[in-house]
Amino acid sequence: MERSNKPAPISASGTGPQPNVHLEQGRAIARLPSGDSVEVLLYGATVISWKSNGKENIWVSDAAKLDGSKPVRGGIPIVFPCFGPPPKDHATGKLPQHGFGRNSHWEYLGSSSSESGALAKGGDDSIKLDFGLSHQQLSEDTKKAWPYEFGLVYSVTLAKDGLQTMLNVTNQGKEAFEFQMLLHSYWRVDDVTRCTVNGLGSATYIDKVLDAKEQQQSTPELRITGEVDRVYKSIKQDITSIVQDGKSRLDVQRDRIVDSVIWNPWIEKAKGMGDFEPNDGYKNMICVEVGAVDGWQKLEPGETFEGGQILKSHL
Ligand SMILES: O=P(O)(O)OC[C@H]1O[C@@H](O)[C@H](O)[C@@H](O)[C@@H]1O
Repeated sequence: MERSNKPAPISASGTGPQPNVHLEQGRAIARLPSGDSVEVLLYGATVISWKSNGKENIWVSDAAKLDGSKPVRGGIPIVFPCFGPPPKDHATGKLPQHGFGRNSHWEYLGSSSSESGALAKGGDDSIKLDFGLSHQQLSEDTKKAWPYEFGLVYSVTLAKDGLQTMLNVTNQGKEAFEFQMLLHSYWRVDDVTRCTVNGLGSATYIDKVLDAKEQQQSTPELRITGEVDRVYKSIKQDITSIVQDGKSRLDVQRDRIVDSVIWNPWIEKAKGMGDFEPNDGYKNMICVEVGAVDGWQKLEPGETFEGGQILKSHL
């Protein structure tokens, strides 16, 4: 029997508010029904904002260039295929510090409700944005400096309970290559002097502030009271946390990678960087970077590497 005021059908799923993605000013912006959001600049596939409960997790310098003229000072720049100044006698030797990942134009490959990855529950709980970069997209000069046929896919998954950023590297060529990778994440804190970085265990680290001497972490907590530039190797614990005033602020979980760099430029180095503003911005940031930077990862033709981070904010 036909009724004039027939009730609307109830569908099993997908009727509630959905995550949405839009592209604007060279960036992809995704938002969950909860209001949590993430913003990724196509230049460098740099995450420049991640808000949970309306609050920003990420530090970006007030003087950061977002126009593609230089790597972003802040956010999560992607370091690939070399970390720091490359050794002159290595195949990456002609590349700039931290390689070309952070200053190349990546392609937006699209979004999906995540069906894989640690944060993925499918449906409207999470959304995954994919970005791609390959040999063909590089400038002629960069292709000459590092002539390998590689393919990168960077996946950024925003979920109610966190953010996951994963880098997938494939050797698409006929020759093996070696690389390093690092997600150079700048985290926003109220006051770095009230923070500790926990979970580095008794790992060994190269202290770049102390003539690159190898040291061993002797305390369970690292307190930031001056310039810090340390490369921790093969950390046993999966999670490194930023703790502020004794309360967890952010948990950084390494996923399939075991190294981390902890960096804060402090007063003089911050003043020396033209794109670091305000000058005392070093008080409001700490870099906890995850990567594979101890030695080199080798990929034979057709092989793939994947590594990244799962982030849980306590804001
Ligand atoms: O100024 P850049 O190239 O962005 O590098 C910033 C810092 O990046 C860190 O990862 C390095 O350990 C530091 O040595 C370096 O100073």
